[in-house]
Amino acid sequence: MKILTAAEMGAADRATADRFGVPLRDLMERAGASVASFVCLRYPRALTVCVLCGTGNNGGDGFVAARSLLAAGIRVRVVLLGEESKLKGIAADAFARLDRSTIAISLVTEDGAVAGLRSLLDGSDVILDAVVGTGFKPPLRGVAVAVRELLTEIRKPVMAVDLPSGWDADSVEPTAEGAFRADAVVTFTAPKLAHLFGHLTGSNGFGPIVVAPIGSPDAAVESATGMTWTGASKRIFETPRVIDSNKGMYGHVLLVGGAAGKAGAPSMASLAALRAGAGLVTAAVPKSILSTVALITPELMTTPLEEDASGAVALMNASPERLEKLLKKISVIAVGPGIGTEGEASAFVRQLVASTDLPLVIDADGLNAFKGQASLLKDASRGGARTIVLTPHPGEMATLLGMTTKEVQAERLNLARKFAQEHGVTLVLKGWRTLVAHPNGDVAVNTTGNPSMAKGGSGDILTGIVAACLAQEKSNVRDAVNAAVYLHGLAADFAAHRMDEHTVLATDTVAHLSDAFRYRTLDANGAEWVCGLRLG
Ligand SMILES: NC(=O)C1=CN([C@@H]2O[C@H](COP(=O)(O)OP(=O)(O)OC[C@H]3O[C@@H](n4cnc5c(N)ncnc54)[C@H](O)[C@@H]3O)[C@@H](O)[C@H]2O)[C@@H](O)CC1
Ligand SMILES: [K+]
Repeated sequence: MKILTAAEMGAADRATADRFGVPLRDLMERAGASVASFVCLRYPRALTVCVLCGTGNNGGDGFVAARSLLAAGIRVRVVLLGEESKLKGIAADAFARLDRSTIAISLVTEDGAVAGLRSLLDGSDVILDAVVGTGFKPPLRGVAVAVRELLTEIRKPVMAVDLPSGWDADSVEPTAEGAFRADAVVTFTAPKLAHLFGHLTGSNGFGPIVVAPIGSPDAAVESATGMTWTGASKRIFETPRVIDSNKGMYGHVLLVGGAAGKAGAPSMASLAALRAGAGLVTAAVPKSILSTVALITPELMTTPLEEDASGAVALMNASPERLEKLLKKISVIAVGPGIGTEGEASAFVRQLVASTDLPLVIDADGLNAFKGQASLLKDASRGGARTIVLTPHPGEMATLLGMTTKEVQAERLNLARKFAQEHGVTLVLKGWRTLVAHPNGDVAVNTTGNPSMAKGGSGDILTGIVAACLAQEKSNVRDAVNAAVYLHGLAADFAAHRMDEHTVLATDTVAHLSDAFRYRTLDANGAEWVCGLRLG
């Protein structure tokens, strides 16, 4: 699924009309109808809906939604914010088609009249925000501002048509000054940048954002930015496994990590790799912690590594003879969890990365081993010909780049893209809206995950899931990594839903991976839930 800018969305609408012969009026009809369908799905007990409409085409969608809601047996009130004379084209036509004998219409053209809307809004079960959408550039002006303020005092669900009014569709910021509040959003054809980057819905940001198809063919939708959504990749894990499956078909993950006293990280990563579907998982860890790591689950195989004097993985483990033995029949290596930077650990990591052609996932102190030496990763990836996936959090990314974490955060999208392209790697930059930057410059934005994941072990779990997904989908690195990131956050969303977000452990996320694999993003109306947990 492509993510569009506002200009690309306008171009897609025009191409749909000009090249594919679907009139804009039909698109508006389907947009309004899909909003009404979503209201009925999400708020099945709603008896009265108030539709706040602007004078542009976003308002036009609101008029159509009002008509569709009425047809579904719902009492509808329409409020036009602005002069009727400003309505043009298909929006004016949609307004003219409202039957005033069945739909009460209020016109609000000055701030003084806004207070009078309070009782109308209070008396509605759902409020639709169709004031402005993708055609809008901040700031909001006029009565819309007063209505936005009034809505902060009204305790009724607000559903945004296309975009909460006041957001710039092209924003990649998590918050926006001066936008309408929203509990849910229905957008059309494709998400715009703000839908995936913004904290658009609800006080905790977990309300649904759904994308409804309204008849634009894929060929009319073009994105120059190469931005996509991780959730679309999850489909690769939705087809049942072949009936005569054997474990060899799903790969063998070698998890390399740990140090004396650091058994937890490699244990958790190994557990996650097993749970995420790898056929076999072996943990290669310093021998003094081997029996502890093995206890995480009996399905895990283990192999001992020699330790140096500090208890870290010794460099001698990367000798050609030892590596040949260690890597026999392995399909994916994940290196880093718990490995530390003491003693010979970092030298071992660098030697391992340089000495094999196997797909690699590098995390945590595995990444720190390349501090100031990121060019070694470029050599190892051979321009993207070999699969190397890095999973830094912003602090590890900062170390790799020799920058501060703040500098990384301020430019995360561009930095991730540039690093992946220049080094020929797949870069998973973690955080609010984790980014998966691919070697060709495409970037997938992740929309799952929640603050319960801000706890030790989360990163180790992700490493295991990424390795397992790669082991199962060796020839489809892009989808495998996108899907892994999406599934990890989704499992945490299920965990946080069933538990209190404070109490969720990283291993609870592993326990909810089944829910994540079984989850489907399409709802009964055919709308794609790009954000929000669709339950039931
Ligand atoms: N273009 C199309 O073919 C389709 C458009 N659709 C709808 O049309 C919307 C885009 O329509 P438009 O391009 O007409 O733009 P919008 O309706 O998003 O915005 C209205 C215009 O008026 C201005 N405006 C209005 N009130 C304002 C206020 N209070 N303060 C500041 N500016 C204000 C905005 O800047 C913008 O130029 C989409 O969000 C979507 O809802 C859908 O009907 C599907 C088809
Ligand atoms: K809107």
